[in-house]
Amino acid sequence: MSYTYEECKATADWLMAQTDIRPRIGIVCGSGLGGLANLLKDQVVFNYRDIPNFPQSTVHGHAGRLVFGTLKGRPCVCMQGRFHLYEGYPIQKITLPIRIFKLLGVDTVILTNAAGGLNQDFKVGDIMIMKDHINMPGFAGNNPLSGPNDERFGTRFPCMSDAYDRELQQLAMEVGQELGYGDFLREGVYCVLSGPSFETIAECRMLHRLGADAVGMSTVHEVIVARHCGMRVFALSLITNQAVMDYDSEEKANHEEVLQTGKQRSEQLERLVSTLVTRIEHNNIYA
Ligand SMILES: O=P(O)(O)O[C@H]1O[C@H](CO)[C@@H](O)[C@H]1O
Ligand SMILES: Nc1nc2[nH]cnc2c(=O)[nH]1
Repeated sequence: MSYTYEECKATADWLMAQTDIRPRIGIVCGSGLGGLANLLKDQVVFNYRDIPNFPQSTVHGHAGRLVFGTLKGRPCVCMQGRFHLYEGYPIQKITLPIRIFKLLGVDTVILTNAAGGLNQDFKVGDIMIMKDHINMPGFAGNNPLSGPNDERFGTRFPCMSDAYDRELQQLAMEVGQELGYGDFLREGVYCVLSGPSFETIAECRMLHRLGADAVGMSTVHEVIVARHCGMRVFALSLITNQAVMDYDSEEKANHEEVLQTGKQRSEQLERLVSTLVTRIEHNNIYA
């Protein structure tokens, strides 16, 4: 099921009728990383269940609230909870909020996620700046842009070689160094799978050989839709667990560990994002 431009606009107009905040930055919080939304001042909060056309959050660690407010003076909108393919939603429904962001006036999207580390140099607690992605469900025909294309959102065949804004990656690296995060700040390639089962050992080995540094079940669909409609994208993965690559290992991936690592690193991740938001303003990267 696909949403028409008019349906997306109706949801955006409904939201804009209830708040004067006109966000230029849209933030999506990953598993256990919803604390970012609490940094917003002068909040106007909507439960997803009250927003026309919105799906509901079903995953522990995703609160299901859309929070408008200001972050260091910048008007922002923040998804405290995202949607995943494994929740059973059509891929176009998962990414609906990104188009709503666009129609609200957002031009820069910042996404966070929890991910398993495939790169053997990565440690649990590392923050990885996403420089690229591998869209595994897309290889099997599951792309959020499948179906009729509405040119009011974007072109039929959008380019993805520039999906992740290089200036923002550079800026985030600088901000991270200044904050003293150099020891746990990385960059790399994120691979999305549909989940909800975690990977087998053979799958982790394969993904690593294919060039992925981290694996998760989100973000990429949102990035594709954001780029399709011309928004700038910056994304971070928190490495919440090491992917199991060795048959002698006793490690077992589990969602509790994912949420636990999120708690341990949330303060630094929040500071990195909020400082980045301030620098976007200072550097006047905005059009
Ligand atoms: O990508 P986010 O939403 O951070 O969540 C990640 O954490 C969950 C698994 O623990 C999966 O949903 C995976 O995608
Ligand atoms: N697919 C996947 N998603 C995750 N989210 C957090 N950790 C993981 C992981 O190891 N694999």
